Amino acid sequence: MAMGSKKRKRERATTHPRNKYSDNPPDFSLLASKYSTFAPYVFYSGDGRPRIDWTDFNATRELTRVLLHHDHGLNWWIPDGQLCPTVPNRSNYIHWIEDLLSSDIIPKVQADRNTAKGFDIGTGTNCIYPLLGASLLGWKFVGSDFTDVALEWAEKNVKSNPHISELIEVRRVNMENPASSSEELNDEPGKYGQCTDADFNNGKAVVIGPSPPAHLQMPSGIGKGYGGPPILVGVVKDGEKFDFCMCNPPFFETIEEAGLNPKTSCGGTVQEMVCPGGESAFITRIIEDSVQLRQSFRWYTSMVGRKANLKVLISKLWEVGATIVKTTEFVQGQTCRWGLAWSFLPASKKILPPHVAEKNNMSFMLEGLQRHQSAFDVLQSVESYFCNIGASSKLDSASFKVDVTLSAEQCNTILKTQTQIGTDQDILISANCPSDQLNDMHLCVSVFQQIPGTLLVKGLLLQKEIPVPGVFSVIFQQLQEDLKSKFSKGIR
Ligand SMILES: C[S@@+](CC[C@H](N)C(=O)[O-])C[C@H]1O[C@@H](n2cnc3c(N)ncnc32)[C@H](O)[C@@H]1O
Repeated sequence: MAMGSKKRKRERATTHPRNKYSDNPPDFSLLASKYSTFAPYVFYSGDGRPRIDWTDFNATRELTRVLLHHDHGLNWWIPDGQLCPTVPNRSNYIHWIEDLLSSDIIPKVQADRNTAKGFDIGTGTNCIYPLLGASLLGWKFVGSDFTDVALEWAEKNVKSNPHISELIEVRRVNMENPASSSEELNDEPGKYGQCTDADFNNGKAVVIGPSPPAHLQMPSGIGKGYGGPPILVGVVKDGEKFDFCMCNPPFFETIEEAGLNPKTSCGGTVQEMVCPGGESAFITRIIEDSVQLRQSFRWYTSMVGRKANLKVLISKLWEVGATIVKTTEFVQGQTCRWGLAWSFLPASKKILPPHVAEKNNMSFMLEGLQRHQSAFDVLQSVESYFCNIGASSKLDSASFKVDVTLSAEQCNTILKTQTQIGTDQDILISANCPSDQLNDMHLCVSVFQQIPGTLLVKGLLLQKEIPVPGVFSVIFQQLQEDLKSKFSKGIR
């Protein structure tokens, strides 16, 4: 088995149920026995489990190659250093889109087509989403990119798979047509700032020219600075219709911010990982383009790397008149990403706003950690926070979580000491509850690395029956206050 059983259990809980790997994670021994090129990368640790060195790019690339071949019948390769996708993780996004397409929240696929058609923004050298979508579900795709290396290799990857090559078009984004952010800007391409080819290819795109007028600028400081190649407007052809677009955007503003995860090596060049303004600028531009293209796509979707950006982008979507906004969460190891989807089609179902439903999971970002403070220190603080109020609290270092059991009396103590409620979480109760209405409560708190210095802390109520509405929210918010006072001094 490739992973520890606890870690596997947690990933399984967050892996899409139709994902091939949700019940059968990759079996390195089996793959090594079938693929002699993979065998040299597999070694056996003290507990007898087969492993690979995740910090070795050649090992992760060979794993992706053999998984795509063994499980999906695909031939695939990428040059050294290019972003190497993990197949189980990328499959989750495909299955989430499959759910969106089959849901009846908005009208189903247009009657004139029986094959779904998607647009993969930034398909990369790996062309992973079109390859998976076409081979798993028979979807048609346009995969766009602007770098020569991405276009050349995406094309090679498509041609190496003749059984699906008819389904996939690799489309060059024309760099001479700089992106514009609104109809007004679109009237005069480049009027309010453009980026030169050379600048962008160095990963240092600079916006030149005057800034757009205030009414065209994004609120909350997001979206500023994207001066890169066009994304949808100018790339989608007149009259083209798609069921969805998807995007794994360049998440970072600088290569330093991208950092290098010392535990894995998945490659990734500046052009793949970085864009001016980071992911918020990139996705904001997709939102702006969607306002222009509106019903040319049934669903617009993108991956989002930071929860703080997700919140701002959701507000933006309501502001621009999206009829539906949906989110999901993708977890892989210690990495947590979100899926954001929206549409301008009239909703065929009434959707309750999320705060109407009782929450059984909550999360917050813990920012501003010092170099010497690790995720493990935060977990120890969580454990001692609950121990100090007499709860049973157990740190599980293998899966980076703390399991907590609080008695009814302890829940009540927390409620009594509650001083302040109602930040950005939905708090449903504000008063102290009589003890006889409370039950024991079981919850688990996990932490995930976001970027250096920032962690995501998640709480999950482990029982189906929620003892008293809102108690969990209050308890989790108190934990948030406690951790922020210890680790995020000066950041509120
Ligand atoms: C993070 S990589 C994602 C690659 C691949 N889709 C994956 O999931 O591994 C982002 C890709 O977007 C491309 N890109 C950046 N700006 C773009 C734009 N305006 N239009 C199309 N592709 C773009 C980059 O060249 C890069 O290949």
